[in-house]
Amino acid sequence: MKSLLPLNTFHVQNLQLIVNRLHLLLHSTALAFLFYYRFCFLFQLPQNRQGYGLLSWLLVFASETILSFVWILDQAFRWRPISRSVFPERLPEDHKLPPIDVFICTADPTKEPTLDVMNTVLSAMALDYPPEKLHVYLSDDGGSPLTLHGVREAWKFARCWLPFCTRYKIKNRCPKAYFSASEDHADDADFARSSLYLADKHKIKEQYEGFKEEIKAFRKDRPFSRDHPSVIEVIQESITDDVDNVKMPVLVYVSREKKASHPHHFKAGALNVLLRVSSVMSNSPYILVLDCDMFCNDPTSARYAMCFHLDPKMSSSLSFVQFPQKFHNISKNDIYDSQLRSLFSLQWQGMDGLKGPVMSGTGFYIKRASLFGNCARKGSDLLQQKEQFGSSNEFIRSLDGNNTSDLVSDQKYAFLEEPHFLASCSYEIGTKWGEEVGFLYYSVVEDYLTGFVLHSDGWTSVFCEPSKPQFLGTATTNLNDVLIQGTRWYSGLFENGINRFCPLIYGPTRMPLLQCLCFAWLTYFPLYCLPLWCLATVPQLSLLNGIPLYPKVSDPFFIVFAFIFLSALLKHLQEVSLTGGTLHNWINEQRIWMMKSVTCHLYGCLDALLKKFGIREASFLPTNKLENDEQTLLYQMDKYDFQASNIFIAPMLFLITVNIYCLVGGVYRVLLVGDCDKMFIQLFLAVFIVTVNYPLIEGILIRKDKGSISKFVAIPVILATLVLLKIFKLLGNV
Ligand SMILES: O=c1ccn([C@@H]2O[C@H](COP(=O)(O)OP(=O)(O)O[C@H]3O[C@H](CO)[C@@H](O)[C@H](O)[C@H]3O)[C@@H](O)[C@H]2O)c(=O)[nH]1
Ligand SMILES: [Mn+2]
Repeated sequence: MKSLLPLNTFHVQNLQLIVNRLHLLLHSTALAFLFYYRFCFLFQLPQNRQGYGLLSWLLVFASETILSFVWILDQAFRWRPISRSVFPERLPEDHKLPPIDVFICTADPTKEPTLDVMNTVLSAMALDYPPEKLHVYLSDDGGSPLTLHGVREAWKFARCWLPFCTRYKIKNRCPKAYFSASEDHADDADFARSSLYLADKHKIKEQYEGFKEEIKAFRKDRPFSRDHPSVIEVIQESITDDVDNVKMPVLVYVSREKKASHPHHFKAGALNVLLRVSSVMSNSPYILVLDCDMFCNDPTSARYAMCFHLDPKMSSSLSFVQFPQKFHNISKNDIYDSQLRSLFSLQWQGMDGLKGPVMSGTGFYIKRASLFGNCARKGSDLLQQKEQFGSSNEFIRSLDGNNTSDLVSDQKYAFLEEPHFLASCSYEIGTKWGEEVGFLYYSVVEDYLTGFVLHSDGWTSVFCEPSKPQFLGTATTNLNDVLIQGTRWYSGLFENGINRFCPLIYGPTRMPLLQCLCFAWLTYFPLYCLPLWCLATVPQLSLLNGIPLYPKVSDPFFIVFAFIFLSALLKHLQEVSLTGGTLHNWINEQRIWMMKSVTCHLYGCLDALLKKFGIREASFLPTNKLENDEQTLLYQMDKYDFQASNIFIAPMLFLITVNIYCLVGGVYRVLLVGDCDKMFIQLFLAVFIVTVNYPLIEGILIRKDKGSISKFVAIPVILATLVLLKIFKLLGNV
């Protein structure tokens, strides 16, 4: 009877659906009135428009148009949100489960501490899945001896760690997280009182300390380089005193060959090498991809994912099961919205109700065959296949999925040439790797693009969000890192809106319209930089010069503007509270949205444009995963860390100065002239911006700590802004 019960179910979030659609109706009606108002004005006789600055007016209207465009795209996520449940106890017996390969990527041991990377490796090896069906591959783009040493040591430690986890059914199988959890951790409650357990725990803790020391003591590392040969090692060691006779997953270290003269395509390139190397080793039909800092926080994810992949109703079109990215270092008020709350909860649930969420780089179980797209069709001739996949016969033979070699008993691949050939940097030349095969290279957000093209080819995905996070990563928690990472993401996303994969052109014939709008939102929301820059300057400068851009308070259309403003804010508040956020989170998200929009959204868009015209090269600066105590403390105390690069701080200072100056000047003028009615919205806008960005003012004037804004930056920027404003005022009077 077991097999007749469904492995998973879903339900539409009906209440949320109604709220969303009602809001959609009201808000879009209001927007229609706004456009009506603007058009009427535009088609008025020129003499009636006198006293209104046409250019400023057009800029504000353009901003409203862009904001509305992005808003409309965003509504697709809200059309049909769903939630899913899984029943892993209904899965077939262990020996019938399909094998899984785990891919973990690391690039630079100075930014990605080896011990943490190894913790991720260990947590993946300890997944609750038959160990003989689990193969863990670590890609080391740095080609670092330290990482190789770390993997060998991790394997040794795993020989005790894995049996310990299974014996006591430990739920938290990332050693670092397990040992740092408080003593009364519920995980081991059943055993907590047993003295045997406590003794074992003590012993394993000592072994972990030893393992840590081994990594710390290693001093042979060389500086990060872009030139190194391929190194592939199947980590094995014969230890005989093994009490539990525990089976171990295979662990493979892969450092692909790199040459400065060959593009290596960052993470996508690394994943493609793993795809090839693993295909001649274990060739598992499913692959779990993890970033080096995303440890498995709960060992059940593999079985959860199989509840979808093995569901006969969905499996034929299902490409991947995406788990949300969650982070272990988020503070209560999360001042930088480091958890990307809206994305990884609401928006992915929304896409799940359509054709499935976007691939999010890490924490997804993907069907290997889907990455070879239509190219892997059986029966196509060898020559053609070599043009697609490169010249390895063994790789091409692996495509039909039958040649899994048993790695453990058969060590041949540890010494043979094929994996090295597949990991060489010239292998892909003249093939379709990165263009049609594997993870795609056209963008630094390889995850978004690969997912988009999979969806375009008719594949689907599902979003699996159990209440206990299955994976936990390290979020960026200081302003500089947040903005650098944002610049890379938004550049990568926006470039997909202006290349041949533009969702609004490439998508509509290939996927349902709503799904297409979701992808379009993801590529175009960096455009927020335009309206936010504009609305933080133009209305304020016009206020200073007494030029109205909005309806008077007594005008009925005033209500339209007020409604749109309030409805947007309240809907956001409703969503924050729906996902368990507080009033604080709401304000913080508004603030960081403004800060990001005027900095990294702008730089991201510019970067994408420069890349498009060949002026800049693509780059991928891995984010820092080192904990800096001072910075962490500031984040935990909800204090912005303004010790960020000047290119981020200067625009923010510029805008806050403009707003304060124009507000003061505007109030003075309004008092003098008495036209508050006409200028109300502009006054309000300046007040709103200054209030929301109060921490900037605090950072300049009040704070004295490490994270405050340096006077050497603040004074020149503020002075330059004041000079510009003076010039502007003089010009305005001409
Ligand atoms: O040349 C490179 C650069 C990066 N990485 C690895 O890629 C992963 C992600 O890099 P990270 O610096 O952590 O970037 P994030 O911005 O935090 O990553 C997010 O955004 C990326 C796309 O920009 C996705 O690939 C990631 O999965 C997603 O978590 C890490 O494991 C890196 O080691 C490589 O293997 N090779
Ligand atoms: Mn990361």
